[in-house]
Amino acid sequence: MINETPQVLTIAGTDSSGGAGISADLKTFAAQGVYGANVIVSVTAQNTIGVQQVQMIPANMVTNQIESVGTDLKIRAFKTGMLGDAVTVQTVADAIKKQQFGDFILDPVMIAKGGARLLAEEAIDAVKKELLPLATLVTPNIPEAEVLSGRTISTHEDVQKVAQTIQKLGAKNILLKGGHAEGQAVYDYVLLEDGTHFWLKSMRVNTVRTHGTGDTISAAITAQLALGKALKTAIILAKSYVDATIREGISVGHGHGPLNHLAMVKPLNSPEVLDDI
Ligand SMILES: Nc1ncnc2c1ncn2[C@@H]1O[C@H](COP(=O)(O)OP(=O)(O)OP(=O)(O)O)[C@@H](O)[C@H]1O
Ligand SMILES: Cc1ncc(COP(=O)(O)O)c(N)n1
Repeated sequence: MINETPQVLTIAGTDSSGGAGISADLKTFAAQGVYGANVIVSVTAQNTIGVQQVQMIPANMVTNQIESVGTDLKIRAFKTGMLGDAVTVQTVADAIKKQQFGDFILDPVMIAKGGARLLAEEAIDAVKKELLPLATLVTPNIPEAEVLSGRTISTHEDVQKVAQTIQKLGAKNILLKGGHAEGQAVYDYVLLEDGTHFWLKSMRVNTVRTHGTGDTISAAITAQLALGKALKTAIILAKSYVDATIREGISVGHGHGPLNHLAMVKPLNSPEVLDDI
């Protein structure tokens, strides 16, 4: 008898160039040593330069994919990525409530690196009302956190206030990613359910090859939770991994190139964990 393999699920969109969305999630799951299932809610014609077309998958097909996974696999943790529109957000919320998929990591993907909209404006309320309260952890980048909270971010104090505002909307734990800020260091901020917080500080890699970083860190957290790690540990390990995937970059495409999902995590990649900055 072999022990049951840890299984996780991503519910997201595809990226034809293989760098973001479902592709990034599945590569991350494999690199982290868990088995990944995938429910596709949208297909994008996309490359490292931009998004050329988006085709949403019909709601009943999204529901059926989730039910197919749920009736057979033992999902220990799952994440959502690009959800596209309000109907899909509602469909996913209704379907996951009927399942026991374990911890839910909500990556509230809104705009692609190249500027394309990946979540309709009218779907933002549905994300806030239907998905935020279900999530174990929500992982907005700075622009997404501003949209969710209705506040702007320019200082580290703003980051903390915005995370508190998002927590008041019903999110239990928040990882506010700092990749979009400026400076030689990148600061990610974590606010936990029990009110404690910490910062993850790492040196910024001077590169445009950052396509799919958000997908990758949320997928790595999902994998680590499925492997039994506590949330704080899972976030720190995932941050070390995404840092390695950027630092040991590969050369693909002409724009925001994809990450090296086979990068090995070295002690150098560990972020500094700070109570305050
Ligand atoms: N140039 C960089 N050097 C080092 N770390 C980075 C860099 N850019 C992003 N990161 C890290 O990658 C993770 C994702 O951050 P980011 O704020 O870019 O999310 P995102 O915008 O959702 O990503 P994406 O939209 O590319 O999927 C964070 O942990 C962040 O600190
Ligand atoms: C299908 C899909 N999902 C997510 C992203 C976000 O990734 P990025 O912000 O790096 O473009 C994307 N571009 N495409």
